[in-house]
Amino acid sequence: MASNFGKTIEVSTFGASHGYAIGGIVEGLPCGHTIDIDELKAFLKRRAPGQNQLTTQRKEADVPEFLAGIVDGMLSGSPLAFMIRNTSQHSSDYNNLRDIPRPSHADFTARMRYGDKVDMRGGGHFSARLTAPLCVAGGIALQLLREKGIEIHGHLKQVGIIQDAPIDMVHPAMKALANIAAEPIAMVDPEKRTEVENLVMKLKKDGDSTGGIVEVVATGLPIGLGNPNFDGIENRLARVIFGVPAIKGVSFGGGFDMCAKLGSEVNDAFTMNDDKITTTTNNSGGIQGGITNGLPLVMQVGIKPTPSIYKEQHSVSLSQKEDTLLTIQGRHDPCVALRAVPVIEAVTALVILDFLGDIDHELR
Ligand SMILES: Cc1cc2nc3c(=O)[nH]c(=O)nc-3n(C[C@H](O)[C@H](O)[C@H](O)COP(=O)(O)O)c2cc1C
Ligand SMILES: C=C(O[C@@H]1CC(C(=O)O)=C[C@@H](OP(=O)(O)O)[C@H]1O)C(=O)O
Repeated sequence: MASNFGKTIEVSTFGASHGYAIGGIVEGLPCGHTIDIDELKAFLKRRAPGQNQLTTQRKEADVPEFLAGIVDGMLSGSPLAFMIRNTSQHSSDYNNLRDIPRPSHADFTARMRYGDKVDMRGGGHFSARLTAPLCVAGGIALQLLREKGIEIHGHLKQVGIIQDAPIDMVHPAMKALANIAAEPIAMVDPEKRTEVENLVMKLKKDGDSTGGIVEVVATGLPIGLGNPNFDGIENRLARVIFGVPAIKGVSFGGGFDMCAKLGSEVNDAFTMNDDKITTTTNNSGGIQGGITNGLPLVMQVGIKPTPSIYKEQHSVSLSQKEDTLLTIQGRHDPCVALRAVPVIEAVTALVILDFLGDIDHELR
């Protein structure tokens, strides 16, 4: 189960949801940068399970223990290694799933791929628990990028059919996005936050789940970052984003909405702004030909409804080879999109930092 990505910033994650610990190794980080550990902890708290009634009730502190690569809060240049202990596993909740796979989780495919001995308690290595190490690495990347004038913020564009206020893709209100980061429902429109809260509480009561769309914006990117064809900004972002569980789609700028429109409606016209070349619209999401054009990078990530729902579902017994009904236990998110916002920010930061390493010798 290889779990790594990155060329100049190489990230790997390890562990399982109900194992002793999860963690990660990050190679290629620059030497001598001080990391604000309190800020990193606050970032991790945005993703951590059990923070409020709207998420899984499994409570984990998610405080990383740094084993190497950081001395007195400063990156030492050697590989960064860290772990997060698991403290609240209820593994017996998963006993019946050894024989009866949950619809739309990885129970069935993991067994077909790795056999009966695979550890799928809590989703094992496939679990979203593995997004905690991604947030440790990405939280550090976000701080390093900010030193270079690059800001990355996300929001919940949609939960179920409830949509947040649209963002301006040319001049995004980054402060407004930063201000909602600590909200349990990261929407700019407070009325929509209330609607989502009511929806999620109802789903929780009904034992059901829903999906959503996370939208992330990155500003301050230099023009000319990326590559054509198979190694562009979209390519590397998509590869890593699809490593986050429950992601079913990635789009950029005008995305799929653009596909039914005319070129004359959606082409981003060039214009001079003082001595800078810019565009009047940003349907390209800041990327053309796999390369940044200096406009904000805007990306939407489609997230499916949580597969583990408490309603009775149809499945099969793997041992008996017959249809059966399944009722699950465990502590699950009624809508995983709520906790996915910092994860997508983290992954975006890691991929951008990786690209900066192509042109920035300090990062090599
Ligand atoms: C932040 C986050 C939290 C998640 N929480 C749960 C959960 O509580 N229960 C669950 O069944 N799936 C949860 N998932 C999704 C599953 O891990 C995922 O659907 C499963 O591993 C199968 O992978 P796939 O959906 O990418 O095919 C979560 C995903 C994310 C990103
Ligand atoms: C523990 C986390 O989320 C877990 C992600 C998850 C899944 O299937 O992805 C299933 C649940 O696991 P368990 O039933 O073992 O509690 C969530 O709680 C976390 O995000 O840290």
